[in-house]
Amino acid sequence: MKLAMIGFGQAGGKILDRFLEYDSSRGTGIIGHAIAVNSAKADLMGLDYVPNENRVLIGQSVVKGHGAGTEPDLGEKCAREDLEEIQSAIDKMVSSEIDAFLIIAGLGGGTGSGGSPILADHLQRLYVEPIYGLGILPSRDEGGIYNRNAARSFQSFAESVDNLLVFDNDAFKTGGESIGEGYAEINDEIITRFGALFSAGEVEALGDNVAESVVDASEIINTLGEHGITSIGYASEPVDPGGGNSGLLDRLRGGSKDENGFSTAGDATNRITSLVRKATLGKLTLQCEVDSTERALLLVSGPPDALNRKGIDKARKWLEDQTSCMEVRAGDYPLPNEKKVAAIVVLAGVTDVPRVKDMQRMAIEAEERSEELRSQSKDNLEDLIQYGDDEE
Ligand SMILES: Nc1nc2c(ncn2[C@@H]2O[C@H](COP(=O)(O)OP(=O)(O)OP(=O)(O)O)[C@@H](O)[C@H]2O)c(=O)[nH]1
Repeated sequence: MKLAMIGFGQAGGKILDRFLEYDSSRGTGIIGHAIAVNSAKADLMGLDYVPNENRVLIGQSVVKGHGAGTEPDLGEKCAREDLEEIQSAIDKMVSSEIDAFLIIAGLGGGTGSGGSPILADHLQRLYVEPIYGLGILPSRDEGGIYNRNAARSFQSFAESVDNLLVFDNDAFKTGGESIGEGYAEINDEIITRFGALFSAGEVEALGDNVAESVVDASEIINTLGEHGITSIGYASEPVDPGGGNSGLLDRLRGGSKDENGFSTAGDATNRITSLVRKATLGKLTLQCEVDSTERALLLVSGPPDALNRKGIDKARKWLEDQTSCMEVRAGDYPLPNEKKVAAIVVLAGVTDVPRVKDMQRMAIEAEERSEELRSQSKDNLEDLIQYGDDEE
């Protein structure tokens, strides 16, 4: 699937940069056009892969290149003021090559959080291609203001895009290291999941290795639909076509190798079904009740001998049961030199998402608390500056 990607704000820009690195190192061809938009000049300068001419500084007259300071209203203002600048950068793309737009943003800050829904609305008016969002939720311990920003942006972003794909930093946070290192690891997780999904739809990269049942861009677009929230599950397992993988686990699975050391069909089927279970029941990009899914897509990638239709059919039936939805698409994506088999499960249109309710509760508490503090500090300030009336 070929995307016009727009990284909005600091997190959006960094993740876009990582997508570009992934795309060029693997030759997947998923990025048709890439633009970074920010109100902070330093963040734009820190990017490595986004071409200089596609870095758009917005809101200079509002925030003078210093960023929106975690204030989404300012992010929104910057975006409105410079929509034409952003559009000029988008105009450089060959729009006939693009299947969809993807706007990437951290929802807890100011620029991406406030600006992304404005840009999505604008693109909806101009283009027939679907406009998707990739929204990054802050972790719980970032505190009230980030969760309040995210709760507001989550609503307006979800309303303005065709589908909001969500990644929750909270579910993937790593302990111990510096924030920068932690984000680098989290960003790898993001790229692994979403990169694998979008590359699957980019069938030209397959060359002669035609998949048994191809998942193309239109399958992804139909799964994502025209409104809703999406969570993604992922699981992978290393395979060694050279024959070094015939350990205990393989034997227990009842699998075996042929004379060339390749997995036999039974082995491949079991591996696929167990990976799909792990992907669905393990850590999702947004933890949700799987049976609240409206549409699902299942994709299995790996070396051709490790993929088979029986495994995918079995896994698809299992996923239909779990999600209780009839619209479950499935396909494979052969990668001849790949050393792992991976299952990606797309749960689109999910509605039972406790993490979102939790974020909204934190947001309401933060708003009430800041209202209380505002009125308290107003009274306290009056007490402090009042002069000469004390004895009256
Ligand atoms: N996954 C991930 N999340 C990040 C990263 N950097 C920041 N975030 C998240 O994004 C939120 C803040 O968004 P930023 O993108 O830094 O903010 P911004 O849009 O640039 O807005 P301002 O800085 O207020 O102008 C934080 O609360 C984090 O949750 C990153 O590299 N990866």
